[in-house]
Amino acid sequence: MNVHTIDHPLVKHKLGLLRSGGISTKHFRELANELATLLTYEATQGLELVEEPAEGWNGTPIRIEQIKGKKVTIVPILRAGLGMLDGVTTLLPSARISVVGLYRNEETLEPVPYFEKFVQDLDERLAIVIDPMLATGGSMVATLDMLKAKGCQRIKVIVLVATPEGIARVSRSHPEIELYTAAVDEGLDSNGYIVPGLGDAGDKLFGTR
Ligand SMILES: O=P(O)(O)OC[C@H]1O[C@H](OP(=O)(O)OP(=O)(O)O)[C@H](O)[C@@H]1O
Ligand SMILES: O=c1cc[nH]c(=O)[nH]1
Ligand SMILES: [Mg+2]
Repeated sequence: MNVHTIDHPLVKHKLGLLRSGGISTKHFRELANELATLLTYEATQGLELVEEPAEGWNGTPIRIEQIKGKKVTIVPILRAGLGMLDGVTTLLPSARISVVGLYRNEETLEPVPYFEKFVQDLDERLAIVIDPMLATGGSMVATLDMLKAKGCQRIKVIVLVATPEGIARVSRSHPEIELYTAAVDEGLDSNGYIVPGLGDAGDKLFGTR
């Protein structure tokens, strides 16, 4: 798997603030969305363009470049992925949204699926999966399995923090995936939380701590 760790100063600065203990829900939400926008800019770097005819400001015919084809579906993994959605749609305001609901069983750390709703024509779209945390990788592998079962062929993943363990697990099952992350952290603690990490991103975004 190709891992793009975005080391832009704005990303590092905002991620540093996001890690701070005692951060408010409001600030966590703002920073998660701002980071999502910055990572989306990087993840969309390779999108294919086509030239189209248009009329310029003075009525002259001109050629403009536009993103090609059926474009993109954004795939937030519930709940925490919703905390990045506004940040992604800031740059991709017309993208269709597919939703996957998964939670991690706190004992086994395995993902438990509870919802899915995909847009049409998945085989013609680039899917951008969003979730703040790639911990054991179980939730991401389950999501990628679901997308591929529906015919999706092109998938990118944006997370805020990843672990070496999670990257290894996704790489084993889905080696062709392009992953964009603000950081690759040290690893997992004995409860499966990322260290240094962010804590429970879903709880912080939804105020359920
Ligand atoms: O890589 P994994 O070990 O699978 O862990 C990562 C998953 O855990 C978190 O979700 P959680 O299960 O806490 O659900 P929530 O978003 O509803 O809080 C996170 O948002 C990921 O989806
Ligand atoms: O550190 C972690 C691991 C899984 N899910 C989270 O929200 N945080
Ligand atoms: Mg959670």
